[in-house]
Amino acid sequence: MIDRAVVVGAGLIGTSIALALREHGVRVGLYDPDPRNLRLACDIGAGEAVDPADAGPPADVAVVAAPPAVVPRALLAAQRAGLAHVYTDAASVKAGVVAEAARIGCDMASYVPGHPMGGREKSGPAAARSDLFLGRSWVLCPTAEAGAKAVAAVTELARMCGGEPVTMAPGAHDRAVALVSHAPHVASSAVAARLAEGEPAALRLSGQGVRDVTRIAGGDPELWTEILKHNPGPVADVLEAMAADLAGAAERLRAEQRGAGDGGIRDILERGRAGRDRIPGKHGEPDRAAARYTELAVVLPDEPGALGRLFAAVGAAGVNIEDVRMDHSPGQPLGLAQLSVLPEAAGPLAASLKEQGWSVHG
Ligand SMILES: NC(=O)C1=CN([C@@H]2O[C@H](COP(=O)(O)OP(=O)(O)OC[C@H]3O[C@@H](n4cnc5c(N)ncnc54)[C@H](O)[C@@H]3O)[C@@H](O)[C@H]2O)C=CC1
Ligand SMILES: O=C(O)C(=O)Cc1ccc(O)cc1
Repeated sequence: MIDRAVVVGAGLIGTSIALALREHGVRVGLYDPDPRNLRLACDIGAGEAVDPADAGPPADVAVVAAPPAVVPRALLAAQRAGLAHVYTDAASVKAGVVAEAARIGCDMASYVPGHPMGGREKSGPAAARSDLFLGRSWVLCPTAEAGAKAVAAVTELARMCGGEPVTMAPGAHDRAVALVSHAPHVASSAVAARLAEGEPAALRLSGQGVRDVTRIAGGDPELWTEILKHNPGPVADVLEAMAADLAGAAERLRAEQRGAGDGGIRDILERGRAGRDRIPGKHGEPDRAAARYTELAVVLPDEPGALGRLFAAVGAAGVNIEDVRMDHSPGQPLGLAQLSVLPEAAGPLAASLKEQGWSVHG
């Protein structure tokens, strides 16, 4: 049973873990060397600030949710301060972090390396959410020295956050995330980097497709430089294969341009669709985080105060907005506000908004 936890690093991931644990009544202590992040995380209810030098009796588990390069030292400091009986981390790369932790003398019996596969392109506690890990894999990479009780506690922590624990060796983890996370991040950046040179007239045509493909390129370049530096070989392997596909596609299009094409460009499109179909969850299983709520799409005129009027109309209907997302093309006269509400509130809210003159869908 986890009653008390300490989170070291109150950024996006640490604060999200803390918020998820708080929902289970866990008492959470927070530490971050950045006082603004620490204060914000405390203010949004993620836990109470602790001083590692004077933290009292050990908590059940401590999570080091700091950037990969500082994880081994932060872990060692946390262990020396006796913050907890069991330790884990959240770094996106595992082999180098685990090797460095062992090299500098961390206690590997109480440390179970971890990586929650939920995240977003924003940093810091302001972007944290308690449902960030709901339905996501949560990789555990216990070393041979890890104690059974430590593995059980970290497994429980992952489950309490809504994650699905998966055990892997560090090297296998790093190769897997190169394919599904790290190389896709670089590819997204490469697409987005083209946009940096695009004409404003072209960028105005941006729709949801280019937003989907470039969303993760919005991630923090400092954090991602560290992640990629810790996983260079496996990421380069995937990028080289991607580069070969892109070069092949460009060659085929040049042939079309010369009038000598054979429609071979279809090959990458077919293989791309087949690859995408292999992503679990693309066959109709609902996204568990999204499935908590029902979404209503409301047409919104692109004019000052429109969103404020919509929120006031939802307030007048007595409904709480759980989440909101804007689907909108710049320069277009209308956008769509996607309101997430509790399923039982969706019907009455749709009726009330329609009565108040809003165009509601879904
Ligand atoms: N961003 C994402 O979507 C995901 C990130 N991760 C991993 O989680 C970890 C944290 O990433 P984010 O929360 O996104 O970054 P973030 O930038 O939002 O938060 C990192 C926090 O660590 C703090 N920090 C820096 N040095 C520290 C130290 N020596 N001791 C304690 N805290 C320190 C920073 O002040 C900051 O508050 C990273 O290792 C990252 O690889 C894992 C899954 C998803
Ligand atoms: O933004 C998203 O959708 C992500 O999946 C983010 C992410 C970033 C880094 C990780 O190590 C794991 C997940």
